Amino acid sequence: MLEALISGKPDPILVVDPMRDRLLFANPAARALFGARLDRPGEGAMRSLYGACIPQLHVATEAALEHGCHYASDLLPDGSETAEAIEHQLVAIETADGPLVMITIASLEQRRRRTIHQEANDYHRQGLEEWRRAERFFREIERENQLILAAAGEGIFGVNADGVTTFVNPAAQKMLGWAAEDLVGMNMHDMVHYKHPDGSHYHASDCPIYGAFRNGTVNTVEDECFWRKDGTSLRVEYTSTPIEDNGALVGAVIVFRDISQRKENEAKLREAMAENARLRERLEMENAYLQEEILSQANHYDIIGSTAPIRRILKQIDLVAPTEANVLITGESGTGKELVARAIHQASRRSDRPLIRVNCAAIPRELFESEFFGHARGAFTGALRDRIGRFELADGGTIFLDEVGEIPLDLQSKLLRVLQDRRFERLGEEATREVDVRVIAATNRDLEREVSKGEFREDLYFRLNVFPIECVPLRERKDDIPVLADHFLKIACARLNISLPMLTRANIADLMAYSWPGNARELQNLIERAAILARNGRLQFALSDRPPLPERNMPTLQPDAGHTGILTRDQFMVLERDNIRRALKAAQGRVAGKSGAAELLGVKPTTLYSRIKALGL
Ligand SMILES: Nc1ncnc2c1ncn2[C@@H]1O[C@H](COP(=O)(O)OP(=O)(O)OP(=O)(O)O)[C@@H](O)[C@H]1O
Repeated sequence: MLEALISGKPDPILVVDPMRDRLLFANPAARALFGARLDRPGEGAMRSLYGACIPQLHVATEAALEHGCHYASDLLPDGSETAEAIEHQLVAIETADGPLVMITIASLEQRRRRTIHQEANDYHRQGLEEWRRAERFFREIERENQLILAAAGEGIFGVNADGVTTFVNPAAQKMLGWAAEDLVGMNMHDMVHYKHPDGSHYHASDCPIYGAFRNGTVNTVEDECFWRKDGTSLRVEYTSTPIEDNGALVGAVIVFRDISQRKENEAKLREAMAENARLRERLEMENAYLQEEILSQANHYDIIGSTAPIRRILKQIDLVAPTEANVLITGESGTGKELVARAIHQASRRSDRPLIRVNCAAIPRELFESEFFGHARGAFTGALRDRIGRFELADGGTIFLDEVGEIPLDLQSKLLRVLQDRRFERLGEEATREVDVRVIAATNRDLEREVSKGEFREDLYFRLNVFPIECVPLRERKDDIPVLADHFLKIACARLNISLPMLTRANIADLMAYSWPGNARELQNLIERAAILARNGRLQFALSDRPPLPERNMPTLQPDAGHTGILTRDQFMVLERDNIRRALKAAQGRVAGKSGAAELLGVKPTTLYSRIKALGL
């Protein structure tokens, strides 16, 4: 086994039995060194090989046996031809038959060369390993770069200094519909950037992408288009950055992004903002208009008119509204009683709470109590659930009892109680409830007379009539007719969305000549009808078939006692119209000629014609 181990070694090796001075084995290298001298094995063999330096051999052997290993450089085999420095290594080997010594003869020069060779080998091997590691490292970086480029949402192009595509990432391929193999090797501008958005030719010489490697500048463009494979365009923003290599411009990298959606959203946003601005402007205008309206109406609570009765009513509203006093408004139907009630509520501290109107004339007798105070479920047949009454509903606000004279006598006492104690019970319920309600009542009846006839409770009448307001009929304040007519006309046209017809002097004269038994409501209805029927912006009132103006309301030249005797311009026109009408009637419609209307009136026919025209007859 030892033999096998040493035979392949390059250095000469001898195995000797030092006790017996016998050479036991020599490897081929030793044979080459010692030649035929080895053919004399047996005792004294070492003496024949190292006769000249036996003492040194003994010392070295002793040292090896003592320490296990020893190096000797003073041994030289007999007849050794080599002048090279050699070294002997002696290693003690313990065997069952006693110790052996293995002597390795090494040429120091050869060993040195071998070591250098070995080191060079090692170095080479290590270098190779390093190189492989570096290669692996760069391959990894390359792979990661590829992953990053593939994952990037932006499109990325690489072009060389000729503008030829050298690289294109998947996002760019997807956005443009081209495969990498279609684009790589092709001129990028010619493939995807050859036209402006309007379809005109885009010269490569103007291309900012190429500018990057022509001038070495980073070019960013916010809105251009790239063209897809299918010929459609894509709005893009891009940056073209030059690539330098050792100071030379070798190409550019282009990063682009699809901004079609963003531009669309921006356009929508702009549109929405414009719409918003339009709406805001409109609202501001409406608001300004409303403010104007409010301001112009503020002093008279939507109550139109400037005659003394109207001015008195406005003053009364101003006086009573801030108080908690109950108010009784009297006046014919349509004179504006409800309008006054609403004005009082609006001007009161209760205005942020509701105004609850109860039309007492419209409630069936048997339902009065339930309507006013509410009922509990099962209180009467048909009372399937609890119901809140008008008084509870008006809690904190105002209740407007319209046509209060219609309340049945037996219920008047209950009404009186709630006015006195602010307490009531729901129909069919024991529990007493409390309310805080201001009462405004209205009637077109003469309540005082009803009281005297015993048909209205006196105590209730006094409770309601704390502050009386009287709405005067329209025929007694005719000067309000023109403004009222104008007001109603504007309201009707705005509500019906029709153009505003002209209210002529003749129209006004017609309106003034009428007695208005239905008061402002009748005027409002008539104006609305006429506005609908107006032709070519002209209003016509069919008042001729109406009851004639009572004599007492006709403006006369002989005024009643107390009258100033002065006619207003409108009154005068009414008279003139009436006079001309009568003359025409007497002349059977003829203006000129003998016994014509002009002659009857004592004016020239031409004058009469112009008056007829001016008065709209
Ligand atoms: N002075 C006025 N200014 C503006 N509008 C008025 C005026 N007077 C009455 N009106 C209008 O005439 C219509 C009738 O008025 P309102 O309902 O207030 O009368 P009323 O006396 O309560 O009638 P009724 O007794 O029949 O209930 C309403 O549309 C009201 O706005």
